[in-house]
Amino acid sequence: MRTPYPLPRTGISVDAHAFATDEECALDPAGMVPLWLAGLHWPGERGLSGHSDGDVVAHAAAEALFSAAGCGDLGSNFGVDRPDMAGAAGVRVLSEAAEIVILSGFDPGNIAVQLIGQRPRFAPRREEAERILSKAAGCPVTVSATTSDRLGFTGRAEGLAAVATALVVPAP
Ligand SMILES: Nc1ccn([C@@H]2O[C@H](COP(=O)(O)O)[C@@H](O)[C@H]2O)c(=O)n1
Ligand SMILES: C[C@@]1(CO)OP(=O)(O)OP(=O)(O)OC[C@H]1O
Repeated sequence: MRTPYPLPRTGISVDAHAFATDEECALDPAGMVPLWLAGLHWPGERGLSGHSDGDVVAHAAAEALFSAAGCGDLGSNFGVDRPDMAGAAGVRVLSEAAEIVILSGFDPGNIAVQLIGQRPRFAPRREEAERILSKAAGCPVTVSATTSDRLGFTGRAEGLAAVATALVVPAP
């Protein structure tokens, strides 16, 4: 369905990944699965399970772009059946998502993401994360964080979640 005149379009996404188990960490050459979150490596923090690097912030940002442009979702664009996506970096997922959205006739306007989790403490690295994600997406990406007050799976530190919204505009 088309609007009679071009409108910006909003999108939404939620992503969640469990922290890697002790068994998964034991298999890693470093003895611990590294945490990649919001495009950044977090030394000393336990990583996330997933087919890719499990970067919930980058994934939610990418899928919000797909949602806004009507390009399906993360799974329909980057399925776990794709061997080349095994261990894929979140910034790669986000930059490829932005390319797909542009090819479909939309320009990314902005993306807002909120990380939900007890740790890592995100705020001290917010600007660094926003810089790298904005570069990957080709539009401003802002990231906030909340703990969920120790409630739920994020509160029990079983994993991390992120929710994102995005705005895209029809290319002129
Ligand atoms: N992983 C996190 C979670 C939160 N923050 C910062 O703390 C502030 C207060 O957290 P609440 O759970 O009480 O909302 C929040 O606004 C963030 O600035 C963080 O840095 N990392
Ligand atoms: C990114 C993909 C593909 O490698 O793998 P996961 O790391 O499992 O991440 P998820 O957020 O579940 O999205 C599905 C897949 O598209």
